[in-house]
Amino acid sequence: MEEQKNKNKQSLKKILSNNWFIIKLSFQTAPFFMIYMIFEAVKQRCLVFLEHTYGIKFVLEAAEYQKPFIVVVRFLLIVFAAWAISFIFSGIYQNRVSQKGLPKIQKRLKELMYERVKALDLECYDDPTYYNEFVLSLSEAEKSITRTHQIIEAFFGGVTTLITSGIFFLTTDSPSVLFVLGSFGLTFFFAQILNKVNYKNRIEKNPEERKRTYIHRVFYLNEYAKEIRLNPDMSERLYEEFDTTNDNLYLIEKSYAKKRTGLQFLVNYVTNDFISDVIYITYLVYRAAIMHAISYSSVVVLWNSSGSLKNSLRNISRIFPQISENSLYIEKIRNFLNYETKIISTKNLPMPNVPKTLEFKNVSFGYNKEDGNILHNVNLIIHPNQKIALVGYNGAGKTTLIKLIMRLYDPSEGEIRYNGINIKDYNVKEYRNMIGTIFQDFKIFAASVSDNVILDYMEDALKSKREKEIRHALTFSGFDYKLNSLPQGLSTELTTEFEEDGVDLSGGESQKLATARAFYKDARMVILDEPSSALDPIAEYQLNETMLQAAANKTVIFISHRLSTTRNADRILMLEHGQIIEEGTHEELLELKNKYAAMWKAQAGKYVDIE
Ligand SMILES: Nc1ncnc2c1ncn2[C@@H]1O[C@H](COP(=O)(O)OP(=O)(O)OP(=O)(O)O)[C@@H](O)[C@H]1O
Repeated sequence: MEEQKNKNKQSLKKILSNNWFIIKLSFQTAPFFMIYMIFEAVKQRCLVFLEHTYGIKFVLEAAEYQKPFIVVVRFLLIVFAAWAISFIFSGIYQNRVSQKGLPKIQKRLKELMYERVKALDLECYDDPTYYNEFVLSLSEAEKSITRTHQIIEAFFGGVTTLITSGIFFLTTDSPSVLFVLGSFGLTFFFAQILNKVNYKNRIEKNPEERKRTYIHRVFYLNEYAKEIRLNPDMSERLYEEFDTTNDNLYLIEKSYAKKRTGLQFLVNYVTNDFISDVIYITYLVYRAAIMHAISYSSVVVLWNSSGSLKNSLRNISRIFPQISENSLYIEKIRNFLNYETKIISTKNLPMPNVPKTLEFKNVSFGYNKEDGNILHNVNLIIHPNQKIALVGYNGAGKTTLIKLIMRLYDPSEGEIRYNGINIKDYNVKEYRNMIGTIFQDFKIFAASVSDNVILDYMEDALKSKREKEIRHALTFSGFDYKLNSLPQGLSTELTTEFEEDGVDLSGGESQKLATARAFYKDARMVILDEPSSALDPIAEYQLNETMLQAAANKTVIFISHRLSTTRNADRILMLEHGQIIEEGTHEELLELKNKYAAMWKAQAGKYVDIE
């Protein structure tokens, strides 16, 4: 907690610079909206002063000095006209300016953040602390903008009232200012403490709320629906988890209850209503009735305008805690935006024009220090156009190895070399572009069939020019049969996220579609992580045949648990506990009569049993 407290301590410079970040972004993105917003705040407060303070004084004095009634009527008509014009401006602001301006700023910040998300190293997703902050900063982005704008409005509105009412107070009864200032100082002090408590409470609740959101998602998301129905014990466990989460949230709230109530009492009553209402009215009546220092008209006007002055001071007093709290969230957004990608190119070398050898030189790798290394001292040479199969039991490190080839992570020790050069020295984008990868957990996007193959933004005209290549890729991956049955062919929208009549593909169909991406991308190296796990045996056989044909001039690395699909590979690498324990052709490995042979026997036995 102490650590959290220190983390929450920010210098004034930091607070201002964080808030300034959003203010600057807002002015740069929608300057007219921002200026209009300030104009609205100032205009509103001027009119309130005109009616509620100056107006009452005018009417009371007119009665006191027996001015003609028409003078009062004329004044009221002017006030009415001013409000009418003001409403026209407010209407324009609300219906035209604000509706365009605010979303524009929100969109700009989200765009900046999405750009960063793309550059985020995968290890950030593995680190729960970073992931927590990352989720919080994304969810806080829009709220931070709204909060900053509310603060700007409160500031300009407050200052306007302060100037207008302040002058009025000083010229009518200057000691009155002390009451208002006393209330201001105390409210400022306690409100700051209250805001810190509220922030701490939110941070503490964050992990529990994340759990609750996860459970909520599991119960409504399509992708969990089958599992939940088929595994009632799992839903029971989730119910229990849900109960515990709710209990924990209740306990957190409870632990803050006394402190919060006490502070709210101080902020909302003692420092405000009690001082400025109870004590101040007694003072005014004393000044008028006993000391005859001010008239009863002044008592009424001062009393009335003390309300608006008190409110503006209260709002101003809340600005500092508000910008401090806002700064804590903006700080997370800025940290996230300033995240320095670790997977970068050291020398930015261009890729060679022709396929070259890929080599692992004493490569070790671990996702984190606690779990230790997953890959241990791997040495491996893959020659151009070789077909390499990676096999091994679950958790052996096969996917991890291909993530290193893709440069999604860098080795903890050793080097991966392409053409004898450390892959870190190549331009990252160009290097990754050389490889077409389909992971086990590929995703089908809510987009058309062709967009799902291209995976790039492309004008419709260019897309139709590429139609032949797209169809080719889909034929190679065995999706052509399904494509022919789709009413709108390549333009068919997939998933029902955006289109009500979007098509949901089966697991095998999705896998074929995803595999087409690798065929479409003119990649020099194709990496397939279990490309046939969801396919039926005939589709699997066809995919293997076509893959070998289509990728004759490419290096192919594929992971498969079905050894029947890997037997034609030029080389099979068997991994166990992060090490290559056997290596050779299918026949050579059978000869060895070791782990691969045992695995093959076990699988072949199954086929025989089935037959
Ligand atoms: N992001 C991650 N953070 C921490 N550990 C991870 C991460 N991804 C994988 N691991 C761990 O690394 C080990 C190797 O995982 P990997 O996915 O490489 O195995 P695999 O051989 O591909 O397994 P499978 O055949 O089940 O797909 C496993 O113990 C896994 O729990």
